[in-house]
Amino acid sequence: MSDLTDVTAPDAGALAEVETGGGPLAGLRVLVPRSADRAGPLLDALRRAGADPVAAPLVTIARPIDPAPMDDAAARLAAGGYDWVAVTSGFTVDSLEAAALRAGHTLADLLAAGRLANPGSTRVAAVGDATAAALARAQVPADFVPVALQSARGMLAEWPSTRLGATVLLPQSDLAEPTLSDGLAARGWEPVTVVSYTNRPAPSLPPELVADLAAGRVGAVVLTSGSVARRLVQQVALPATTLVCSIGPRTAEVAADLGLPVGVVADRPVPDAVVAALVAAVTPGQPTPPSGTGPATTLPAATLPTAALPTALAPSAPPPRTAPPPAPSPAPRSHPAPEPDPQVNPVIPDRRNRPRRLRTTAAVRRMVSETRLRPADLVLPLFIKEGLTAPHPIASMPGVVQHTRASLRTAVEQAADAGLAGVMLFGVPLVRDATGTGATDPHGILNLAIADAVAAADGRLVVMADLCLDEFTDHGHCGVLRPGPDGEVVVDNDATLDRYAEMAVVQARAGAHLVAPSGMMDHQIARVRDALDEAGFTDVLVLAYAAKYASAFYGPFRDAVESTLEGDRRTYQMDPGNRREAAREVAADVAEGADLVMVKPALPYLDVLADVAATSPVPVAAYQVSGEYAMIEAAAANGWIDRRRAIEESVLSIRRAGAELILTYWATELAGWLTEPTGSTR
Ligand SMILES: NCc1[nH]cc(CCC(=O)O)c1CC(=O)O
Repeated sequence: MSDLTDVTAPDAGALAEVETGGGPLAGLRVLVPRSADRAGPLLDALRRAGADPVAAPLVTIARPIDPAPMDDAAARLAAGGYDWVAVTSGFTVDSLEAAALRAGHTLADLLAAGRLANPGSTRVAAVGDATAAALARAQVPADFVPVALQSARGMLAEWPSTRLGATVLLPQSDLAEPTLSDGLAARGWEPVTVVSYTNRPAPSLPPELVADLAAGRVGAVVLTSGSVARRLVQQVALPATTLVCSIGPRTAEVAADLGLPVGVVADRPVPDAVVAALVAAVTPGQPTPPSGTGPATTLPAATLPTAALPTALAPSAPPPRTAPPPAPSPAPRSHPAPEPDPQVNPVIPDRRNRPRRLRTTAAVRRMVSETRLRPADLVLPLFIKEGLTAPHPIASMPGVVQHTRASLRTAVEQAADAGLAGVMLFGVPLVRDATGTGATDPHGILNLAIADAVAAADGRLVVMADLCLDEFTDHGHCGVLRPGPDGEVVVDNDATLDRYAEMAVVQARAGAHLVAPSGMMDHQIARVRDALDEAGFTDVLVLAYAAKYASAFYGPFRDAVESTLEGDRRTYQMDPGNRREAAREVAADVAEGADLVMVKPALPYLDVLADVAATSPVPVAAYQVSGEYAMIEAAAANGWIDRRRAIEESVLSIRRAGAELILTYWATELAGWLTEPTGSTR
């Protein structure tokens, strides 16, 4: 699959520049398994290095026997029917272009039509730089190209974040291995494979070439795919002295399985990397380059065919290569050279490529940091308890208190001074009943606190109110109850919606800028939106707790609100194992008019958060909940972790996963660190 198909563009002009004679590969005869018209750039690169390449095709590439599947794929592409198209070779670019032309378009127009029909769809992935270049020649920019390893495996390793159920068109060779398609499917994508070209054994190699290969008169052989390796071993038994160069690790594995030991693997499937690999392998005395600095992987010394060099020379090759000097005795090693692990990417990257350069100083790190946090990304949750005369500490949340009305105003002012986006208010009433009457009492504690907070904020931040009944009901559930068929207790979805609708209007009348339904009732967003609109509060925002899981991490919060809940909330909050379901909840809430959606808890659900962030059309919030807070505080109090660094890293990670807004009990303190002149958080 990682195939020099990637270098097929014939580039006739370059031939003129070619020197022969000198160069690091002087005199080395190299079999290039391609017809001369398909191998142009590799032949040129080899000649420039002094080699004497011999082009002979081992497989021929042909159109698919049945063009209909490609035509169907093209039609669906034009309709925006694929989220991605993954292009794994230059041949596939040709095949896509041909299918587009059969439909009367260029490939670029076809893809543009797809994106227009379905915004966000029809993104293009290329397996490597050369395929991306082939796409670019067709006026198609690649949206994604793997960096580390340019092969099916590398593509999979770096494939953009998972989106459940999203489709990927995979036009590929009839012999393509299922690596990419299986790997994408395992990650929740829907790959659609279509044969874009076929690989057929080429006619036998000319007898003279077979004789030269068998006698070791061809010093090196380039393998561009597993099928090339297979066809080669069918026709000739290479002597152990012939240097076999693979364009990628997967082809090397196939060759090894065929009994063809590969001496060197190019770090990229492009001509320059093949030449660099050959140079590294034939340069006398050059030991296996230390990890991270070599241009290519040279395999263990025993298989390095440096001894083969004299026979590698064509007898007439000018100028004759002198025998290599004896290799310097290797430095004593304390450990034997490690065996290459076939499971591990054996590529040693180019020595010019040093990622650590971007980490050398704090100033450089700051310059290139990908994730930045601002106070305006943070929301502070606050608890207000009815009848308190002094703030009351919450044992399981050290540093967090239940506020009095006065201390709440101060906390809101501090939050505004710190530049926070907002505060989220939770009320703790003195009296609770079956339907949570306190929630809809204009003089209930939460509604009084909303008015206080709005006054204290003075327009400098968004005052948000938790819209849920659990703090107000005597049973502690988020809704009202009815008996079920077997006498069990059921949280009544639709009766609860009536309560939420009323509560939303009361909160809006108290001045809330935003209400946040957190009860996970079906249709709660639609109902709340309609109630607000009917009461004239069309500008009050709705933040939907869209993907809220039935989590053990809410434990300390239940202390904070003195929850009376017995049992659990598993009939309305989500099952922690469910990821796909989050997409459904988010889609429903967005359709019902949510202005923002939330994932909760945060750190244990970063995968869900990343999914939602990748697809949500509205801003995404995440709630770093009480248990997440308590864990870090407890570990820090024991001296087990660095409190500030753990706080910064945890919130930064939530931001990195895609949250635009983060609810965290550390919001004010963290905002202070963020605005320190030399703050350690980037
Ligand atoms: N009103 C429900 C609500 N809103 C926020 C939290 C938890 C927040 C936290 O744990 O920090 C809860 C508790 C629950 O669903 O059981």
